Amino acid sequence: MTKLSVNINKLATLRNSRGGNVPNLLKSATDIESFGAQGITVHPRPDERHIRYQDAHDLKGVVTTEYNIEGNPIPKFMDMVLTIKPTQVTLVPDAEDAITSNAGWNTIKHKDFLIEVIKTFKDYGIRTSIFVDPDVDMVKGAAETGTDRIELYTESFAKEFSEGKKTESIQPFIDAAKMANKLGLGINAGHDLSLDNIKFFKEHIPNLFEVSIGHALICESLYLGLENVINMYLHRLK
Ligand SMILES: CC(=O)[C@@H](O)[C@H](O)COP(=O)(O)O
Ligand SMILES: NCC(=O)COP(=O)(O)O
Repeated sequence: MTKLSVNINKLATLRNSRGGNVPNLLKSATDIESFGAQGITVHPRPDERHIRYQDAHDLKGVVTTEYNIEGNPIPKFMDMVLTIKPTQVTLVPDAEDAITSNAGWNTIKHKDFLIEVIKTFKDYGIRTSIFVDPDVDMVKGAAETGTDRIELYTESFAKEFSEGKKTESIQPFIDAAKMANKLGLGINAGHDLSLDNIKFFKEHIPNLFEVSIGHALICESLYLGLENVINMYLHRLK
């Protein structure tokens, strides 16, 4: 079975747009867990445009499933994660001004830095994962850092899949996953996974431990919930 960790960044975006506390992130996380999700993911960014550092702290008190915090291990981020001690930290090499994550680590170039960061988190008992492109050499490099897992960056898969290039879309991920399995790395995946592509991805990736899904899942939830909510308003307006 592959675990579903729901990324709630988008709920924070919606909350921040009005300045209040609707939707309430803590309640949403609890509800998402009660609906069956096996994890909650957040990806606080330095400008705190969606998840704030304080949210990440507060969520620790309510998340009862797997708590995964993603981000670039700059000192402020590392201090936060070491204080919170989530189940898992996922290291993502974001530029400060990136709209969203747009690349995996170069695990060869940044090997020494990653070894040090991974050791620090593991000494605190936090499981580690490194965000990587579906590239066999990057997977090999990740294994040399001592990380527990990798997270395969699935944007290229999602894009090609949506263009109908199914075989091309999945092949690099199969190769990367086979290498990860051979080297004893756990495999997570995320970015632009959706109801359209998740089944195909899951069926082709051996030993997929966990997927984290946010953007599409929240958009799909809005859309699939619209009919229900409109009818509830109409009912109250009779
Ligand atoms: C690592 C990854 O792919 C996700 O965490 C994604 O970057 C979500 O971040 P945003 O919600 O800021 O787009
Ligand atoms: N790690 C990926 C993630 O948390 C969610 O990415 P997305 O579904 O918002 O693209």
